[in-house]
Amino acid sequence: DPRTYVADNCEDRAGGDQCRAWASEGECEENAGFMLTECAASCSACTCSRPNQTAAVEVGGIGRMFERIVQNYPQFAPHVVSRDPWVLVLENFVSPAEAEAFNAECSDHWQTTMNPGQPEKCQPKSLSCDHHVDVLEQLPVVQQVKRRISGLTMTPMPNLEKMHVQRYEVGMEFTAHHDQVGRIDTPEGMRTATLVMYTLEPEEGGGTTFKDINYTVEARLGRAVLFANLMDANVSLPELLTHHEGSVVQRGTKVAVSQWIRQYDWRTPNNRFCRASKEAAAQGALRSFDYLNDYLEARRAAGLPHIVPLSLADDYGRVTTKEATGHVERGTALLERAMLRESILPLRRSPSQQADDEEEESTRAMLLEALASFRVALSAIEAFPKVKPQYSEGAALLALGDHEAALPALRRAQEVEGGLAPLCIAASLGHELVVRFLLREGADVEERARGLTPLFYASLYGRVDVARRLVVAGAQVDRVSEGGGTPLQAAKAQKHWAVVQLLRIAGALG
Ligand SMILES: O=C(O)CCC(=O)C(=O)O
Ligand SMILES: [Fe+2]
Repeated sequence: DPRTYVADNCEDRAGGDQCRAWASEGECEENAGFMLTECAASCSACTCSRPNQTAAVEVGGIGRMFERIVQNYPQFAPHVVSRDPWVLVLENFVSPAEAEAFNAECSDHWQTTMNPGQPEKCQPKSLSCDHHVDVLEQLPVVQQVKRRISGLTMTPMPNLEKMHVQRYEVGMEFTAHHDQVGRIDTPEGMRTATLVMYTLEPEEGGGTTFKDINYTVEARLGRAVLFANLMDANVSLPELLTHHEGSVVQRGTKVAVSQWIRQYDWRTPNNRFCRASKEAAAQGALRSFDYLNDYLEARRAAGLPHIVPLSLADDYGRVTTKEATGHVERGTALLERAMLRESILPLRRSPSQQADDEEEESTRAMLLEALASFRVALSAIEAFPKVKPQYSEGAALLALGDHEAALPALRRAQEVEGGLAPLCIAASLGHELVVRFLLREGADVEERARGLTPLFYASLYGRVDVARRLVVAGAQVDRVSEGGGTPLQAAKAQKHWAVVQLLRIAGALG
């Protein structure tokens, strides 16, 4: 039952008897901060229920909500940027006095934040007022703006999350992401829409860019942009075409206030430190990528034009690779190029112009394959925490199957001190085709990377086809790697039995 969510390992950390006693004395309410984490079970904080059973929007409700705003709010001069997906700009949504109230209230409370998935060393960041958010929420002026949003979207007040205020100085940005962090199986459900208001206008740059619809909302004082986070045709899926980014501020300072809106009451479970919701959000971490298949299916089922959410690749690249340096952009660019090469990009066509089903099907299959390979490449890159950007480029090319381009890229990488031999990278990643290609190009079958042979890598990662290829090419099965033992030992340790068998047949001892 999605209305009740039970947390795993939820217990009375402070001890059952003690917790029950405190709970019976009303401490769960009196001393919630301590009790709801230390005596979660006795305070019934392990089971979170949905206090309000009515979803803010049903199927078709997203479109109806936006159309109603366009009709009923001429005072905000609504400008429809896009209907698929829904993106709507509203002028003078916050008054200059309200805007100033946000800025002034946060003025002593700015804290550095990092972009999603980006480590300290990566510069791009903004300043947020998050740790001051509870005080902010209580301000009459903030309540007033929230009520306006509640009325505008016809969403109950408790469904509105706490407001998120962010300041961007020159050079700062909010990199590509999707706002859908919710899950359908939590009490608060998914995020239906986001409203971003600009309370301080930069002199240049800093707009909110929606790449998939090729549109930037300039950050004008008082202006707001409202966009859908759920698919109108299937409100249990995110609207993947609203990936967006807060573009780099070129001159001046920008302050943006985000209001994320939920399907159900967010405030109650959140005030109760609803552990289950947090848990689901933490492990759930369903990324936009995880919905791609279902999203494309749902578009097809709803008779919508076949459009691929390309900026999802930026998002995915950033949140998964721990070292968000140039290689992510490079990987994304490569992915896009590969898609272009396969004619996957020019998809924004009217239904009548659309290719026939068969062609569309194969286009889609190719895209998914390209994206899947990209994903494989990224996880492979992640598997080498110390891998340098140069290798990532090569790895991405390998994964994309661009063997011709991969070779020079990998050779370049190898020139860098401590470079990994291309054959070792390909062997680790299990790219049998690339291994064949490299061997044909004269790669040394024993060339080591970090003291380990290509066959050792293939064995370690259980790449049986690659291992077979290397053995056929003359790799010595019993070569001892520096500090790593033999390929057979590696395969055994990792329980890659098919590789173990292959190596034994090839004469490996042990
Ligand atoms: O600052 C912006 O333009 C966008 C902010 C945003 O995307 C967010 O807060 O989720
Ligand atoms: Fe956002």
